[in-house]
Amino acid sequence: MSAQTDNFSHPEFAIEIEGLSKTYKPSGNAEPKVALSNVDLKIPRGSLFGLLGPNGAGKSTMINIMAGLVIKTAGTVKIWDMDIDTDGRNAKAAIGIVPQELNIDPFFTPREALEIQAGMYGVKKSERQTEEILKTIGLWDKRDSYARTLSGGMRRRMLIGKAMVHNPPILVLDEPTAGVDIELRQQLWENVVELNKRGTTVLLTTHYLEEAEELCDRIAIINHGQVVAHDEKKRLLGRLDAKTVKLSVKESMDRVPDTLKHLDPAISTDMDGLTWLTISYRPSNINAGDIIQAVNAASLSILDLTTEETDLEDIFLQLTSSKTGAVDKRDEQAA
Ligand SMILES: Nc1ncnc2c1ncn2[C@@H]1O[C@H](COP(=O)(O)OP(=O)(O)OP(=O)(O)O)[C@@H](O)[C@H]1O
Repeated sequence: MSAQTDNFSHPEFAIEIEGLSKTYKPSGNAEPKVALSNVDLKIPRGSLFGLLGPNGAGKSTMINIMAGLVIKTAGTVKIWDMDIDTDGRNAKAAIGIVPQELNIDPFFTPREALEIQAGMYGVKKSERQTEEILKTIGLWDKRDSYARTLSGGMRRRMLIGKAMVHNPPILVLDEPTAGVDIELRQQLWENVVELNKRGTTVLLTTHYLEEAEELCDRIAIINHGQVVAHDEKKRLLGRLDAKTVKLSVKESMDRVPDTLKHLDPAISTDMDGLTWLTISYRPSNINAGDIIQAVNAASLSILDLTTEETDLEDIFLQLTSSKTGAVDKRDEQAA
C-alpha cells in the first residue's frame, strides 16, 4: 500500500523540530529533569531515519511530544508542515506511532484490531484498507487468529498495522525490535524497508546500532537531551577520522624500526608465529598506500593486510561517552 499522500502536501521535511526543550517538573523535593534541551532536527520526507541514543537520552520524550502525549516546555514541532500547537489535529493525523510495549488485546484477531483502530480514528468503512494493510505487514494468513496465538514478531507487526489504519505518511517506531529474536527482527526490518520504499517516511528509535546501520539512510544521535550528531549514514560513518591497518610481515621483530616510529605501530605475534604490525592512522593525514610504502622502505616484506573500518559503534561511543554530551552540529545544515 502507498502512504496517503493524496490528502497531504509534499513538504521537504516530514518532521521539523526547532528549539525543542522539555523539562519535567519535579515531584516532591526532586530536581527538575531536563529531558530535551534546544533540539533542532529536520527529518526529510521519504527518509528512513534512525534516532539513536543511550537510555534516558530523550528519545521517548521527543516521540511523545510528537504524539501529543507530553507537553513540551519550549520550541516548535511541525509534522508534515503542520504545527502541533496550531494545527494539532491534522498534525496528529499525519503520524502513526508504533509504541514500544506490546499492548495488544489478546482476544482480538488482527483483522478486528485494525477495524477497531480505524473506527477510533474515524476512518469511514468504505475508506478502510484493512485487507491491504494486513497483506503489507504479512498477517493476511493470520487475519482471523486471536492475537494471543501470534508470535512476538507477528504482534509487533500487528502494532505497525494498527499505526497505519489512518494511512499516515509518517510512521514512528519506538524500539521496533526490542525483545524480538534475530530471525523475526530480520523480517521486521524487511517490512519496514518495504514500507519506506513505498513512500512512507519512517522514524525509528533503536538501541541496536546494527539496526540503524543496516536500515537507516539518515541517523541522529541524541545524548543528554541534545542532538550530538545528525547526518546521512554514509557521511556519519565516514566522519570518524580513524582507521586501522594490520600488516603481517615475513621478518620477526622485537622493536619498531626507526623509519616506522612516526607511525607508532604495535607489534604482535599470532599463533602461527607471524609478526603483525597494527597501525592506527587518520585518513585525513595519511593513506594506507603511504603506510605500505613506509613498511616496504623499512625492508619488511608484507605477507598479508587487513583494514578495519569505523562502524557506528565507534561513532556512537565517541559522541556519547562525554558526560555533558559535547554538541557537534557540524553537519546539521546537511539536513
Ligand atoms: N514523566 C517524567 N518525569 C520525570 N522525568 C522523566 C519523565 N519521563 C522521562 N523522564 C526523564 O527524562 C529523561 C529522558 O527520558 P526519555 O524516556 O525521553 O529517554 P529515552 O531516550 O527514551 O530513554 P529509553 O531508551 O530508556 O526509553 C530521563 O532522564 C528520564 O528519567
